[in-house]
Amino acid sequence: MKNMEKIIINGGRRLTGEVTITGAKNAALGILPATVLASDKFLIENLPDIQDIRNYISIMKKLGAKIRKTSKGLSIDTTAIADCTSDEIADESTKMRASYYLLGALLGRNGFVELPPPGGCDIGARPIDQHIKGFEALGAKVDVKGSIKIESPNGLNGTNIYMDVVSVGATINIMLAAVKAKGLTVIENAAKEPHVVDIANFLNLMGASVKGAGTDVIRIMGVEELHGCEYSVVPDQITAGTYMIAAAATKGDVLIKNVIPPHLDSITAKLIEMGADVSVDEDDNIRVVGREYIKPCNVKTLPYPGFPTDLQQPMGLIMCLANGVSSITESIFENRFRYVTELQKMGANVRVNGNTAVFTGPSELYGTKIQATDLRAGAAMILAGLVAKGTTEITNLKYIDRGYENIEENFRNLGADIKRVDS
Ligand SMILES: CC(=O)N[C@H]1[C@@H](OP(=O)(O)OP(=O)(O)OC[C@H]2O[C@@H](n3ccc(=O)[nH]c3=O)[C@H](O)[C@@H]2O)O[C@H](CO)[C@@H](O)[C@@H]1O
Ligand SMILES: C=C(OP(=O)(O)O)C(=O)O
Repeated sequence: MKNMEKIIINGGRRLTGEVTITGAKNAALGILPATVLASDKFLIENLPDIQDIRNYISIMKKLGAKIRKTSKGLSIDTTAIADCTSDEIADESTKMRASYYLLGALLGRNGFVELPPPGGCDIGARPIDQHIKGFEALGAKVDVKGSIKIESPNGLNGTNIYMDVVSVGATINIMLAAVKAKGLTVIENAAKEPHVVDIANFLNLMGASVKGAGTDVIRIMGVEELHGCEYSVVPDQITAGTYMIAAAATKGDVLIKNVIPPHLDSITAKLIEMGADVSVDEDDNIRVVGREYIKPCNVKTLPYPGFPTDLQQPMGLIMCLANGVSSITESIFENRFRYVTELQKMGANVRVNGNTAVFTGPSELYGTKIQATDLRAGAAMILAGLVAKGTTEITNLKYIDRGYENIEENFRNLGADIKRVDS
């Protein structure tokens, strides 16, 4: 993507038709580093074609992995993984959060790792103290001075780790480090997101013994060797939820394919509360039919199975259109309301007070120049452009491109007037 690209939307069209969801970004970003735990060959299917994955592939190549696209998926050979300096991969690592999974994975493989601090969207302080606490509990020595350096020359030893906060990243990172540790590791107060389960399933297919993923206690019995496998990444519930909200917000009728409906229960419940029809067909596709009259509702973001923080921004957009007062309480990240300023430029009546945003609707939104302030804010801006009167111009597309494959094409296929131009 070039820096000066922008998305232009002429709003006001009902979305109708079908969209097929790709593999989950946040699962794929754990699966790629997990492959370094073996010296073997893998075939990973259903990877999303997004910037974060392209970045990860670039890091893995610098580490020595042989990677090639095939008609079935991505073929990865980790036989020749070597060390590389933190500087060599700094550019890619600092552009995304999930580079931190190489801490657990390379520690598990080599007993040593040094990486730059992770990047990712600027949505809060995002400390990694729980990751470090986990590595130290397993017996590693951690040194954070600029880069993050972790050593365990005598291997890692399984233990009990109680997480002080429910953290997706720390849960996955500790799983990655613990699969080859000696003995049993128990993670208590673990995150239960579908991508945690997907990565555990992947590790088990590699020969690991991970039990309880999807509950808040995960038990990992260390094994000596792991091996390659073929795997298909779970569908992305955040992308699916984004299209569900888009269908309801444009009062459209959209069939969303390649989803796991129970992963979408929290968003389905809220859209039904707002008056949309949401149904699941015999092939497990979800159909969302939006209604003219949108009812207000209240949402609090929570760890899974609660309402995901990654969908609160698209949810904020539909709340602008609801007839009455709606609210969102963001309980995971302290800086996830920056998109509100952009919605206000379009005419939205929104007030933010601490970690709660109050939307008084219905607001008529008007197209104007807005920017993506982070990844999910970017998705909300596209949805805002789809419902606004007139023309919306969105800049800062690098965020959107981190996580959504073919987003303009998908919306165009659903009837939207949307294009990307190089200004
Ligand atoms: C690459 C990836 O998968 N990113 C997702 C991951 O981010 P990420 O892994 O950063 O999110 P976490 O689940 O770790 O964060 C949850 C909360 O715990 C706090 N915390 C986390 C770790 C730690 O060591 N100490 C600590 O205090 C965070 O500041 C936050 O308040 O989960 C988030 C919550 O579902 C999602 O929004 C992100 O899309
Ligand atoms: C916040 C997100 O990503 P990251 O953790 O990679 O910044 C996200 O996917 O919404």
